[in-house]
Amino acid sequence: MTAPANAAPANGPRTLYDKIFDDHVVARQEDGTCLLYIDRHLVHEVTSPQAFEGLRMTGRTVRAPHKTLAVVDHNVPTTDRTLPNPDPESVAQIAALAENTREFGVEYYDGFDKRQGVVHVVGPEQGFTLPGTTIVCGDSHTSTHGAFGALAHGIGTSEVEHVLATQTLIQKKAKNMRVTVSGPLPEGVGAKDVVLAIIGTIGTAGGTGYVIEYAGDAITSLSMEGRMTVCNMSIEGGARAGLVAPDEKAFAYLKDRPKSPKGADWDAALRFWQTLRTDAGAHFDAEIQLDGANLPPIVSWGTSPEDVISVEGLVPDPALIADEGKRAAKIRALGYMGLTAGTKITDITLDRVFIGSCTNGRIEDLRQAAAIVAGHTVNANVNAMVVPGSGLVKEQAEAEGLDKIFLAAGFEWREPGCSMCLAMNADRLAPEERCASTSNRNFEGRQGFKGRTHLVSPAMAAAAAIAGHFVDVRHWPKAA
Ligand SMILES: CC(C)[C@H](C(=O)O)[C@@H](O)C(=O)O
Ligand code: SF4
Repeated sequence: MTAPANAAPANGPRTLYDKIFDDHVVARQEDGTCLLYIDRHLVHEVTSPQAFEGLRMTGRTVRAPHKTLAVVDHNVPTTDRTLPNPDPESVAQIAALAENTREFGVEYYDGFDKRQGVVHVVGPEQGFTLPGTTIVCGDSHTSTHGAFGALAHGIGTSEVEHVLATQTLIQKKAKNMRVTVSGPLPEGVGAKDVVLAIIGTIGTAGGTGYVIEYAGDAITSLSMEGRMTVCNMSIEGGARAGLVAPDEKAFAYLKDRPKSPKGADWDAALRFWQTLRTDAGAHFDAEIQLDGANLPPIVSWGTSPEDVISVEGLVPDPALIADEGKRAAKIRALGYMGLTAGTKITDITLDRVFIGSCTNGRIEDLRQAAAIVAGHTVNANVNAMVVPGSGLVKEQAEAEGLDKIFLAAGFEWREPGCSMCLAMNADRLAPEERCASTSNRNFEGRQGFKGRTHLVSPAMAAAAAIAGHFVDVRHWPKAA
């Protein structure tokens, strides 16, 4: 008989997830329910107001303020922030975070701090995200931090309150899944294509009940930015978290970050981090293999991140789907997207292009987009914007002259934040506007009421902005 996934640690070979989970168990009940110690808590303005209010009402404090870091991201305007914010709701939410962090002694990056940005860009950038740690945030894309070999996942607002008060979280152990992607990836194909292809393969429920470890040379050859892109979208594949074993690239990324360990602490940390890998022979409850070497650039065509197809493909015909419920859902998706089955993906024209978000708003994403854009002009029918993931990404991009490339081509160059990833601020699609977006969700209304989102890589979004329709970046600029 095999032990249940939530069993107490065995002496045999363990996965990376098993190791981090076991290391953080404070108490374990017979039914497998555990109390986990939480090393790092990231906080943003949307899911924290009630949690702080809960503390206030019960006279409790934040147990470990120095393990808590707050930043404003979802609601902030990406235009000049010295101007009045016309949205009273976001003004109130931003003011509440400022007040709560002041009252409870939590470090806070406000909209005028250059360290401000999307919470999942900020954590790693500051060295707050470290290998082997447990990291939570009241935000589903907390899985991003798994790129450093951390166990990182989103929690709800009542759990935010629980973590603030106790620095622990009630959890049951998930099952282990390994997704192995072979390489090398072709030129023009990157992390976003990999993760969209994975979700297309396993489906949005494929990872339910699992923590995914990403492996294979296509994964290890990715930069830390690329690994973050992959881990970021684990949640869109239904998984509780996603992680990659930390290696020299992860350590080099973290060296000398403001909150990384220093001196002898760094040396000790490094020795521990080097043990953070799955033991040979460790058991995975599910194994998925993907051939990265033949992967094309991927475009989503529907209203779920599993609705993906090669840029060389055609909009699929839902009439061919045997399952009635699924067929109905995909017919609805095509209707919402205003697409006809059989249309060539490269014939789909765009109104808007959004380059940014915690999926693809990092410096490497902007470099990839800028490399495509350089010397070209945004199509006259397209409104395109670049929103750096943080103030530090923006500063770095400007030091490299990337802003000049984007501005010269006709892109807007904005202040950091979640922006048009979701319609919680002034950046949004008008009804029926069609957008090539580097974000992670294409749900109905995600980027604005009746807005139509196609998920793509930064290179694909940039090329679409120039051409006015999707193009295969493997042949850029010939195909434009
Ligand atoms: C607003 C927040 C709770 C939400 C999330 O949890 O992911 C947002 O970041 C998103 O991407 O939809
Ligand atoms: S950028 Fe998008 S996905 Fe990421 S935290 Fe913000 S709203 Fe969520």
